[in-house]
Amino acid sequence: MKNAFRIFFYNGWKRELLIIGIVLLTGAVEGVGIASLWPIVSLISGGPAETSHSMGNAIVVALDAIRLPLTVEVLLGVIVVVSLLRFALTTTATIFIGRSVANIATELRLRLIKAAVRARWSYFTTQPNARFTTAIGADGTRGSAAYRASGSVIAATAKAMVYLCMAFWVSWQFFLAGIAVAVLLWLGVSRFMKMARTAGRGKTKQTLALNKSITDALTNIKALKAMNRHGFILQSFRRNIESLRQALAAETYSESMVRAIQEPILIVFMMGGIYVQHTLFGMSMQQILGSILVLVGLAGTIGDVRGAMQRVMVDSSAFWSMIRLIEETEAEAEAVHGGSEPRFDTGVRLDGVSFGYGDKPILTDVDLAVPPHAVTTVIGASGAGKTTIADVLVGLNRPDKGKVMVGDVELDDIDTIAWRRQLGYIPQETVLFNDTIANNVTLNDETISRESVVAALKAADAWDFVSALPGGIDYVIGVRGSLLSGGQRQRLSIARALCNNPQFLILDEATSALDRETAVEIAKGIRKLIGEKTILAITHQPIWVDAADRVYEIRAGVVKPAEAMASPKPRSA
Ligand SMILES: Nc1ncnc2c1ncn2[C@@H]1O[C@H](COP(=O)(O)OP(=O)(O)OP(=O)(O)O)[C@@H](O)[C@H]1O
Repeated sequence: MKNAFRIFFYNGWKRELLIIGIVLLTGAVEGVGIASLWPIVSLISGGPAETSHSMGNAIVVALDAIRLPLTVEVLLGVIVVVSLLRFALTTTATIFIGRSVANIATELRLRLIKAAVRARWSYFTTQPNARFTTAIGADGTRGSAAYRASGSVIAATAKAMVYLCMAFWVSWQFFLAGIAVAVLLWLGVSRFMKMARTAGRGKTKQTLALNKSITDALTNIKALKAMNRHGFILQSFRRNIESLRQALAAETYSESMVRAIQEPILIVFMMGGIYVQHTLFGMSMQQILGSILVLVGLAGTIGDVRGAMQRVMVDSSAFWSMIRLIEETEAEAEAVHGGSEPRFDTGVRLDGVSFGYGDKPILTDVDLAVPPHAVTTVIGASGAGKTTIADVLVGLNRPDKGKVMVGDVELDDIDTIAWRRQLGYIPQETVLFNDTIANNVTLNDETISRESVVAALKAADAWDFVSALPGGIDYVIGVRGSLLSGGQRQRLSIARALCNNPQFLILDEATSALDRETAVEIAKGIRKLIGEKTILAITHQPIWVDAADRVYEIRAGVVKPAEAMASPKPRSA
């Protein structure tokens, strides 16, 4: 119950309280309908409208006060009006609940997407993508189902309270009988409730595990197929799917049992109630009928509470899993510093920068200057820390010690958004979308014209192959660009970095997948841009040493001008 409250009021309380108010009113209106039955039964059996029953008499008094005649027709009319009113109230509550359910699903998804966009980059290096896709997809849908079920739990509980009040109005013995029905129904299904909760948790865990495996497998499908290793993956899928099957079976079983168990309990109580009222208390059939109606209504609403509670048990783990991920991702928000505009007049520098991943030092006291309008190249062995230098310059990693200077201003004092808008960054791994060439180059930035796309493709030496494709820049390049060659993908990545006319261009092994001639052409093309741009190339390739105005080498975390290192200059290819 506490869980249902926490979920229902998670996003606010105003609309939620209104819904509960409407449900309480619906219960009261239902009570008027039930109370009207007493005088009707009395009139039909030839007696007066006034009954020995206080609930029935309340209707008689109310009708008298508004000067309506106490006839069967009027009383039947009251019941019709009451059910219309009940219909109107139920519809209103349903509309409110529907809107709240849609709102919560949308708000949580948007909150997660916003948090993910704002999170610092290093957070994603430890997070499987499937955590986000599962949260946005399955958990979002199940979370909103949990919210809806929580609303039903609270609404049905409120209605059960109204019925208990009615039971008390009938008699205190009857009230106690009502409580006994509630307790029995509660206890009768508690085992299945626990089963529902375990099944729900299993479903949440296994859905995520399955999504993780399938995402990883599909990302690596080429290598898996080429070496015939997909058999192992199938095995692990089978285990996940079997666990998911067991969770789903337990969920369905518990759901059916929660429903089924109500009926025998209710029948036993109704029959027992009729017997006790008739034989021990000598109540008339009219009184017995009225009491039974209240009891049936009470048992029905308690059944509704348990049914909805069962759904909360099944789906709440998905709701809380999504909330946990949102809060965790929000806590990882990237610190956005400063408001100064970046200026490149005196280039970009690392001043005494040290950086490590955890306890592992990567850069030690690094001084490195990237002068304006020149090509600076950083070379070094694999794993030496070249990409780490680029990540520190971009601000994806913050130095543990020392400063990143953009012109004369520290990077921490510069508007991060403005800084990154000035960057053209070609990462080592080309990441392309299953979309058109144009959208891959512009990254869906509609302010970039088609002419600029073509110009960027030409500068990246990609226009020849793009113009030969069906549809040209509107050609869809397949999943992760799989319809293109590795070198073609790399050239699109270069065009992407060039198309928004960046001031500072960072190339991280940008031409590693290209043949020497093409790479040389691109290096020459990029050198032509130095009149307007500052360029940093990180590479194993000697062509970038040849194209550079300044070369640094990194070794064991220490960065020095290449000629100062006691190693031979890399041989030109
Ligand atoms: N996110 C990370 N968390 C922990 N360690 C990392 C992370 N990224 C890189 N490393 C480690 O930091 C070291 C430097 O990595 P970096 O990518 O900067 O090397 P690199 O010189 O660019 O190598 P390569 O030429 O092979 O691309 C490596 O030992 C790598 O294992």
